[in-house]
Amino acid sequence: MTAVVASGIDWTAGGVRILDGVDLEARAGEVLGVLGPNGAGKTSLLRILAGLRRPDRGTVLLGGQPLRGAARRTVARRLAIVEQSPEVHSDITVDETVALGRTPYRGTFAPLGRADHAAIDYALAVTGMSAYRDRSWQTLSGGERQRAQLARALAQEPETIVLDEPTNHLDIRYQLETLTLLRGLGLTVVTALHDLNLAARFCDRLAVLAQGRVVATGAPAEVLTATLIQQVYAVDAVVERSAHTGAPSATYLGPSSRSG
Ligand SMILES: Nc1ncnc2c1ncn2[C@@H]1O[C@H](COP(=O)(O)OP(=O)(O)OP(=O)(O)O)[C@@H](O)[C@H]1O
Repeated sequence: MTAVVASGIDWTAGGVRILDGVDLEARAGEVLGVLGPNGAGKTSLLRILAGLRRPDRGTVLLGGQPLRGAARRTVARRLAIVEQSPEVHSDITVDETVALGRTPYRGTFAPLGRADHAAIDYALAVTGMSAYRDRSWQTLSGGERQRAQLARALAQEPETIVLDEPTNHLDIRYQLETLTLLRGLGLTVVTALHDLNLAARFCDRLAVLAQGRVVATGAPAEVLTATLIQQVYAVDAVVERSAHTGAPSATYLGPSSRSG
């Protein structure tokens, strides 16, 4: 079964067409990387996939059901999003932040139940955040905030998780741990990534956005080519298959003289 299918998505903001006829498909259980330069429309698309923004045209199906018209709570039990700079009330603790992930399962004033505590403990443990549970959000580093947000999303026990640059602010060890964790969850993962080599290594398939359009989709070895990097990023690169990981790996030579 296909988990998330976006078809013919248009979105305009400030009189500018930001997304233009975008088709995107994430199959159940796969990790789909969404790549593209700054301003290509990745965040806009992810917010539409998560139902946080309505497209002007086009549809999003989640497990075959249209997102439009679905109850927020129903969607939140199936899909969680980790945004780049989420607004968090600065007085709350990590524990309370992660507990927000349980909102779709609870009555408004109901106390946390056994299943809630188990989900929160699990989410804190797998993200390496158990030792931070009593810390105030305000005192966290950028990387710790990123991991706490991932824990909040995992506590939501979704089938699909949508992430906007989840490795932002993370040191290389946590980048590798986070992507390894995402791969191992068995969930459908749609993630924006800037690091092409990490994307090629950890994603089953890649979709590349440029100026609001999908310009390439496929397996990393099909998508990550020197020609694509030149055309989309205006950067000269050499792409080789890594002898160590087997994934395509780009070495950037410099900004291209033929600007894109
Ligand atoms: N509400 C808005 N009003 C006007 N323009 C917007 C709005 N939201 C996004 N944009 C513009 O749409 C374009 C795409 O933005 P978006 O954040 O989706 O790109 P992105 O690919 O995620 O970029 P980045 O890699 O820099 O995070 C940008 O030019 C941005 O300025």
